[in-house]
Amino acid sequence: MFLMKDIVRDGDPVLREQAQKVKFPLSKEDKQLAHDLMEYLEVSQDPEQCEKLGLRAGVGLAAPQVGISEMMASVLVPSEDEDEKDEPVFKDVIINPVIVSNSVQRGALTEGEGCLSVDKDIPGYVPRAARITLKYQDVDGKEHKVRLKNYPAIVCQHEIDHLHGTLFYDHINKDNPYAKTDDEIFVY
Ligand SMILES: Cc1nc(NNC(=O)[C@H](CC2CCCC2)CN(O)CO)c(F)c(N2CCN3CCOC[C@@H]3C2)n1
Ligand code: NI
Repeated sequence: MFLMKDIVRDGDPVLREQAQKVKFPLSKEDKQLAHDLMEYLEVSQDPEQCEKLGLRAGVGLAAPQVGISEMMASVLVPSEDEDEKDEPVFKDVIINPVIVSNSVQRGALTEGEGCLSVDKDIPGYVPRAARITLKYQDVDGKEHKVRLKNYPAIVCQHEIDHLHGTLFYDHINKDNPYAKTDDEIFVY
C-alpha cells in the first residue's frame, strides 16, 4: 500500500524523465506495481480510509510518482452522481499508453489542476484536448483503444504527461493563467 511518504515530490529528477516502455508478460514486480497504483486510488477515494491513512485523494497515479520510471499509470474516475453503486466512468491501469488522436477543441477543469507530487497550489487553467483516442495495454497485455471526453480525458492526459516528464503547471499560461479561447469547454 503506497502512502504519502512513498510519493515523490517535484524537484526529484524522476518526475522529469521519459519513462521506459513496459515489457510483457509483466514481471511479478510490475504486476504488484499495477495493483498498488490502483489500490492507492481506491483507498484514497474512501473518505474514512483516506483520513485514517493521511492520504491526498486521487483519481490517477503514475509510476514515476512512486519513483518508478515506467510507462504505467492507474486511473479511477468515479461516476459523478452520488449513489456509489454506479460503475466508475473509467477504471484501469493504462500501460504504454499512446494518445493516437485528439480534438482540436481544448478543455480544462474549471478549478484548475493539482498533483500529488506538487505540494503547492498553482492556480490557472490547464488547457488539454477536450476529447482523445487513447490506445494502451492492460495488465494482461490486452490492447485497448478508447475514446474519452471531458473529465476522464483530462485525467488520462495528466497521467500520460507524467510518463513523459511533464507536470500540469507546464501548460499554464504564464502571462494570464486564466486565459481562455472562446471555443474552450470547461469540465467539472
Ligand atoms: C480532479 C480531481 N483530482 C483529485 N486529486 N488529484 C489527482 O487525482 C491528481 C490527478 C488529477 C489532477 C487533475 C486531473 C488529474 C493526482 N495526480 O498527481 C496523478 O498524477 C481528486 F481527488 C479528485 N476527486 C474527485 C473524485 N472524488 C471521488 C471521491 O473521493 C475523492 C475524489 C476527489 N478530483
Ligand atoms: Ni500528477
